[in-house]
Amino acid sequence: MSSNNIILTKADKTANGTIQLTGSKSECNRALVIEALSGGRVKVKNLSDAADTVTLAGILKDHSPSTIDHGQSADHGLSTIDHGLKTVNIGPAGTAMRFLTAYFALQPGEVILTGTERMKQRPIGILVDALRKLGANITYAEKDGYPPLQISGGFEQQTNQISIKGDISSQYITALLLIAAKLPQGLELHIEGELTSRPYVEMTLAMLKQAGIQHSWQGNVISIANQEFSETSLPVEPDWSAASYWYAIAALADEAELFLPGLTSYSLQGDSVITEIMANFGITSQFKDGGVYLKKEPKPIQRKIFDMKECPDLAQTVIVVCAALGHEATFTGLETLKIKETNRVAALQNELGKMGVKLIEKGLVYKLDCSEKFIPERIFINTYEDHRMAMAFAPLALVIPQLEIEDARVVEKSYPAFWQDLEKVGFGPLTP
Ligand SMILES: O=C(O)C1=C[C@@H](OP(=O)(O)O)[C@@H](O)[C@H](O)C1
Ligand SMILES: C=C(OP(=O)(O)O)C(=O)O
Repeated sequence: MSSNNIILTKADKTANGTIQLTGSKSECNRALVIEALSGGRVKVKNLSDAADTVTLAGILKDHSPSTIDHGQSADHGLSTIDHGLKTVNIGPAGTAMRFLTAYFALQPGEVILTGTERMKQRPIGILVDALRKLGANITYAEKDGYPPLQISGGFEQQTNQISIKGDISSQYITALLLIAAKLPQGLELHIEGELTSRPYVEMTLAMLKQAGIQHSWQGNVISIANQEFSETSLPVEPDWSAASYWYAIAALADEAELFLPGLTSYSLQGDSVITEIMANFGITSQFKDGGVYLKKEPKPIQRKIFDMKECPDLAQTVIVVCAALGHEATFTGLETLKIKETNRVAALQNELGKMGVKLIEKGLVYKLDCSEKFIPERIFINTYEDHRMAMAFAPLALVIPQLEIEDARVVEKSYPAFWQDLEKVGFGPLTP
């Protein structure tokens, strides 16, 4: 047993309290890139302490045309010089990898952009091809189609017409949209095929609009002309993906009353759909006093099909809740899970297997089979360097007497205070 693991127990099956969540990492990471591109005209408000955001803020501070200081700790320490070339390491942050690829393509100077071993397995060829078509100078430092990338920034724009596949990751599209207004000819982006994670593209466009950048979106074409950012601030909402773990806790508790300040019924984050999903599990969401009150009002679960295509980061949360409740639902829209922090489908299958639950893949449809489900006295959950594996399985402490979770620090990627927040509502002991 490693000292980085955490043992979770919950003496009673209640969850009551107020939890102040950190800012949305998706909103922050967009806001930071917008701020840097705007030359400081746009200012971010309420920066998240998610490690992915802290890393990105540090890198942009070092590589921004203007001086931006968020007072973040300088321990990002992620830029090193190797053979006269600057290497920028973004760790496990997918959005930072994709957004910075476009950002560095635009900025003068040469960098190697890299990340964790897992990041080197997460595809980026679709974005690199699109940027190369625009005129960018990007080469693969190791394997074609994957980080690390060698980027020679600053280019003469060859075209404003780009076609891009929409079904692998919306982050490629966001990366291009973020730099579009700075391109001399602007950008006309043709999205080919289905668009996955659509709310994240909507979030990008909404935030650009707040920063003064207009767009049009007709059919599958998004256009942004060359234009200036306005002088304004971008406030960041608390993170709805983080809120999902509190909904899961409420769903597995016998009694729950939780208040999450700062979350409102109108959100740029698609993951706010967790309120609708969890209504099926008897969790009511009442928006008042500048936040949301969750309350458990038990009722039979009716919904049998969940499509996660627009909210992939909620998939683990919802699947674990269904498994714990023995609710044999069907899931679609899980395709992109295989290229995230880990292969999340395989990780779920392994860990749910420890309580006899199967997640059966049948083409694009996944069926949860709880026919052999059992509740062990004790369970050890592997987390595969994936923050969402740790946080999605943590609520199981309400049904399994001793839950040990591998590598507690993994949550820092998006929600560093997760374990302390659990302690506030009576989970314990939090050390092995
Ligand atoms: O743009 C974003 O902020 C994100 C988009 C989604 O990725 P995909 O578009 O790759 O599904 C999501 O899973 C990720 O956590 C954050
Ligand atoms: C997929 C995620 O992040 P990213 O792609 O930014 O690494 C996530 O936070 O679940």
